[in-house]
Amino acid sequence: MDQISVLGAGAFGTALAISLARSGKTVTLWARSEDAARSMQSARENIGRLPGKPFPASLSATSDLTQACKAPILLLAVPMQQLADFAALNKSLIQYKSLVACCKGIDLKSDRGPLAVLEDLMPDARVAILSGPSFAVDIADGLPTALTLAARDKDVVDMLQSELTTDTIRLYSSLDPVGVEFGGALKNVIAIACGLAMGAGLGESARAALMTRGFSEMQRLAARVGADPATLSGLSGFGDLVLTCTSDKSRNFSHGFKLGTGATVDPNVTVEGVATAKAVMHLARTLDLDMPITTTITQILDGHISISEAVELLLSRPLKRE
Ligand SMILES: NC(=O)C1=CN([C@@H]2O[C@H](COP(=O)(O)OP(=O)(O)OC[C@H]3O[C@@H](n4cnc5c(N)ncnc54)[C@H](O)[C@@H]3O)[C@@H](O)[C@H]2O)C=CC1
Ligand SMILES: O=C(CO)COP(=O)(O)O
Repeated sequence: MDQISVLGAGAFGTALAISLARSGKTVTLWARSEDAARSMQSARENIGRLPGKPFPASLSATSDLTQACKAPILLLAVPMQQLADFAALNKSLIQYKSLVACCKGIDLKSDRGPLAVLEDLMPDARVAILSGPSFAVDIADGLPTALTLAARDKDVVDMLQSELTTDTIRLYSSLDPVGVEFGGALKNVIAIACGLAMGAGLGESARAALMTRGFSEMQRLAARVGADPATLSGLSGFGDLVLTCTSDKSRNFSHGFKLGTGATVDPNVTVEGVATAKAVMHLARTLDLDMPITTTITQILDGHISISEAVELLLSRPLKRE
């Protein structure tokens, strides 16, 4: 199977398409905008989302979804809150394909992760999730990257692992898609928290505390929704938490950082952790789980409390065992 299509021509979809094409696959990158597809085809780069990263010859861009969906493997790289509508709208084109969700987050309408959203809509589809520490620019630059690919079905994950591994992306397989999707989603909330702390000048010790106690929240919630807690210690969990909480290349970290300094944020930037924090709050309430960092971040993002009030709240919690 040498043909793969990537649906969604943002930074991540474009980077994956470049890496796969560079490794010998014939790749179609689908953009919903005709102008964007035409511009990518003629400029041989995605000037809007990933400038300066040239397309290999075997990568073509199109806005024709029917044509893109002829490939047997489809990577879905639209943002999390768009995934359910996108999949429902285009179900007839995608339902009999191997689908790989590439987004990170929890759907606000259903409190479900990307793989579960696809499974709900298409119970018979072969679905997988790709997640882990990787910035689109690093992938496009051909820097070495390790990611986790997860599905419930061993045959599906084995086939996709071999089809999607590239010269620079090393894929580990997992049969715990719930752990992988929750690891990738929850780390973004903690990255916003770390950005806020660093922007507000709370210091690196505070960031380390937020990462560690945030990781504990991630593990608790993931376990309650059926994940193997060990999965959270892997690339799509601990690995991505480290990357996203410590790099200003991360949009989630930068979003928090800007809020921490009092700067304004650009509403057009994809910051998955904002909606995911709200979805996590619904889940935590439903499951009666204590998630103090996520709760506090949601209150700050909603403008209900200031950062100094948040610090006071977190430090005055009853003392407990680690
Ligand atoms: N940028 C990165 O370094 C990484 C991103 N991701 C994940 O990939 C997902 C996508 O992120 P990016 O590509 O970075 O975002 P982006 O903001 O660069 O691009 C999003 C793209 O999705 C398109 N889009 C939005 N709604 C759509 C719809 N209904 N139908 C079709 N296309 C639609 C937009 O036109 C845009 O091209 C996110 O969940 C993110 O967490 C994962 C790993 C790395
Ligand atoms: O998921 C990512 C890195 O693994 C990208 O992080 P941001 O969405 O915060 O930029």
